[in-house]
Amino acid sequence: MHSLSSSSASLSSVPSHHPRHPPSVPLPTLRFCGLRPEALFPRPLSLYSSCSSPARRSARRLRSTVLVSASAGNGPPSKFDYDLVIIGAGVGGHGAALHAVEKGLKTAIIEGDVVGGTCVNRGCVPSKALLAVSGRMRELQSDHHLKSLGLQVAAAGYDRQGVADHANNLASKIRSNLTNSMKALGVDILTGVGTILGPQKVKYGKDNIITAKNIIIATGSVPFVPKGIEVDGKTVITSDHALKLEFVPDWIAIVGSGYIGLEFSDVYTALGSEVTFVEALDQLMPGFDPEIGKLAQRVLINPRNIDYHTGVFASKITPARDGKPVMIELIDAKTKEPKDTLEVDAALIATGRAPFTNGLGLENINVVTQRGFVPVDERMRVIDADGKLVPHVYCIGDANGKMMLAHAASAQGISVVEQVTGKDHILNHLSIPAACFTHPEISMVGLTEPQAKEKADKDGFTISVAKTSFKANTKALAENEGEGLAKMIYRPDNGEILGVHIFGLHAADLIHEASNAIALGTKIQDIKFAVHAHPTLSEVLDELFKSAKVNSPVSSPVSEPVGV
Ligand SMILES: Cc1cc2nc3c(=O)[nH]c(=O)nc-3n(C[C@H](O)[C@H](O)[C@H](O)COP(=O)(O)OP(=O)(O)OC[C@H]3O[C@@H](n4cnc5c(N)ncnc54)[C@H](O)[C@@H]3O)c2cc1C
Ligand SMILES: NC(=O)c1ccc[n+]([C@@H]2O[C@H](COP(=O)([O-])OP(=O)(O)OC[C@H]3O[C@@H](n4cnc5c(N)ncnc54)[C@H](O)[C@@H]3O)[C@@H](O)[C@H]2O)c1
Repeated sequence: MHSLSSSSASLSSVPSHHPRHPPSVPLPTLRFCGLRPEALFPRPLSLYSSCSSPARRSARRLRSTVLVSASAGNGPPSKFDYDLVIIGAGVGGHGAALHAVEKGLKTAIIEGDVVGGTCVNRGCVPSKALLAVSGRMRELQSDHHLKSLGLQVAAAGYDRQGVADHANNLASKIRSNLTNSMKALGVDILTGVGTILGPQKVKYGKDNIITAKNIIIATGSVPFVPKGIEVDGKTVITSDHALKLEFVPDWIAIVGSGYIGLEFSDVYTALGSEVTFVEALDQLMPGFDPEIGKLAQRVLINPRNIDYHTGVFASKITPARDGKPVMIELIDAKTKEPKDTLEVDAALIATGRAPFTNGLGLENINVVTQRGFVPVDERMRVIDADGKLVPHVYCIGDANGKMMLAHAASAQGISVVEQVTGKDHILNHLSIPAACFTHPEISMVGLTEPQAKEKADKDGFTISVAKTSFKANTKALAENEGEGLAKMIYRPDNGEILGVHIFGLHAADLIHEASNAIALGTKIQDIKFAVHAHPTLSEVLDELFKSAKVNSPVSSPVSEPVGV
């Protein structure tokens, strides 16, 4: 058991990181086309739990038809091995595969490493397991919070290996749910690195060649490490290493204060580390709405064991060796003049992610990446070096760089499947929510206030801003969690929601009422009449909609006198 003041495990015991893509082993194809696959596989959970829904059951029925006709939908038998081949079995590929079988497509997914990709194995899933621990540690450590609820708890402590196991076990569980959900629906999981050989032809593993009517590239991303930074996987690490929680340093520098930096600062400080942020831009959390960023800094940074350097680049980082600590050389981000040198126990490099397209064979379809990303249009259709669309090839998820989020990757995959099955579909990225799972959480959808102002100036309309505080919400106060703000940027002339930003308890769950409203084109003058249960946190959004001043009438009857 580690108490917070106890020393961390010895650094020398930390094993080095495994290569991302081990040489492909010609494993047998995992194929499952039996009649009742659900009898053999446990019901998948959570994000990947749709296997036994009515829609999925009908997909399974459809699948048996497809095996006979070997073609999409009701068309003639296909001359291709598959209607759809997806390269990369991360969440993007998984989302596309499930939707494809539901639409009756004969589908294969090729994976060169482990099913689940970044999100399941090295991203969302294990990081949220660590954040679940940090949230509880924070509560147990907060005397003030506990006293105000009338609670008394002895000193909190943790077992580092136990915490690490929780993250690892969760990743394994979700990985197997994800694999089983695809197998149960009859998606062929092909093992090996996938390479596009030419139009509608893909190789996987050593020399297995298959043809496909359509191909989706879903090869994801890897940590981006700037030049001059030496990652040893022990004292200078990326999120891939940090998620294993092989040690908890006394003092860690986090380079980059975006999503990864911020979430790990929540984890490390809850587990007793001191954190120093190094951020190239002039403010911390530069991607967030500035007002939310300021509040987040007041709550998530200032009162914690965190200091920071902004406007500086980490130009050189040397791992700890020969008894010397990790050395970080800082230069002014604008002048490039040397600024400072930090000596710390460890450094986490959280400076963004780079698309992964190695070995994909893009040259065989005349595609040149842009800053590593696969160029696509608004329908995720791949664009070649001459600016033309490559027929039948799409790219979704982190590899196209449109929005590096798990659910965005999956939504893009679903959108592509809609298109290849004959329904035009363009995904509105401004309706896709995002969340940072700190304590409390930050969530957002649509434009920030400066972005909305810029758009309003360009397009000639005005914007207004509505705000509500968690301090006025009964449920938040009952939980003693009144620190929070919801903010909406909107058009007062027609009630269009342009952006919503929330900082506070369960912000990540609360954002969906706003993101769904944007996706469905619901106007404020209509949604403000929707009824929210009392007392719930969702009343924060209810208040937000009600406080907006819209000069436009209700667009349709909101409640029908049915059954009264
Ligand atoms: C620490 C961390 C926390 C995160 N937390 C969140 C979060 O809370 N919420 C959220 O929405 N997003 C989160 N993300 C981002 C999210 O993980 C990614 O946006 C998402 O995983 C992208 O999915 P993808 O399918 O595009 O790619 P990936 O998940 O990266 O999957 C790509 C797959 O393709 C395989 N592959 C690559 N090349 C080939 C090839 N040639 N042949 C065969 N297979 C290949 C890879 O092995 C991999 O399995 C987080 C990321 C990190 C790093
Ligand atoms: N909860 C979530 O949804 C979640 C969690 C983690 C990661 N992600 C995804 O993963 C991606 C990567 O996350 P991230 O936090 O690494 O990237 P990010 O783009 O969110 O933040 C990177 C930060 O590093 C700074 N930076 C870059 N180079 C630097 C240098 N040399 N010195 C100092 N600062 C530098 C940038 O200014 C920026 O603020 C994100 O795009 C995000 O979408 C999402």
